Amino acid sequence: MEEIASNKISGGWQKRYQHQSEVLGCEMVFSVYLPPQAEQGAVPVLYWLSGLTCNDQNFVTKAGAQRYAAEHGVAIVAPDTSPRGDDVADDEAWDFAQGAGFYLTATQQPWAKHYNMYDYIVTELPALINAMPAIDSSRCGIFGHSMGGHGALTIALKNPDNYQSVSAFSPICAPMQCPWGEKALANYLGDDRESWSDYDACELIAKTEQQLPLLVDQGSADDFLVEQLKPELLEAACKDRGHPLTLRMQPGYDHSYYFISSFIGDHIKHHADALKQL
Ligand SMILES: N[C@@H](CCC(=O)N[C@@H](CS)C(=O)NCC(=O)O)C(=O)O
Repeated sequence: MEEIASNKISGGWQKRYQHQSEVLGCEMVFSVYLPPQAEQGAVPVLYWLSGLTCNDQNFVTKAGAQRYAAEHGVAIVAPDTSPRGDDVADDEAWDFAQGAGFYLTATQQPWAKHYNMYDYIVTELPALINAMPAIDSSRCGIFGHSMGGHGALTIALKNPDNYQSVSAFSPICAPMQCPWGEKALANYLGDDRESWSDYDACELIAKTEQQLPLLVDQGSADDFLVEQLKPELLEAACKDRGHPLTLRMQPGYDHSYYFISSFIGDHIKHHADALKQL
């Protein structure tokens, strides 16, 4: 793993690394913010999963998260959203393939060779991060936006022992019931819809035993709200199971990082408060 950038911000360091990923079979780049407290001892770590078309830089440059991470003394890891490179299968569409890995393990060709973002986020990347002396691997949260909100919710629901806090901005709440999700799941996993349910937050809520409280923010003026995101389905699934959910509809906000930067401080506090108690 090679450090390719390091910039001081809010008293800490915004770093960027490049490495050869075993599970993705390609070279990957990710970013890590280390708050000033990391110089004194190990700090909790949050994983941020971005949405369609993003790499690690959208969050790092637009969310304004560093000042809140510095305030609360948490590190934030921002990975890319798919495997990358000329050898990796791709598609012309902006909502599928490179930039749109959907945080799953593809089973269908040609995608199965490289598209294994689930294992990258849950296993390979944490192994690299936890080897850093600045990181307290026992205190870990996960959050994300849109496709990354779907990733954060599904990964946390499936791995409650690995993540002690979770939140999402404008998540794709029910990928089995929206065009972005149906396209990705059919291509990556094939026609058997039963296999899709392992990557659908609403389906997972119905099965999970441990009830990690969910914080979700959603802009009311988000162009993708009605057709793609469907927070009402997550609300219904949580209500059915008595799963704790704080769903905040934020009037006038759209799908962009202007929205995320407006509430990122609340999310980082939500995670820091949960992780401090451990
Ligand atoms: N036209 C947009 C549509 C996709 C979109 O809104 N992507 C969201 C995630 S689903 C995003 O974070 N885009 C990158 C950015 O705003 O920096 C784009 O190409 O970025």
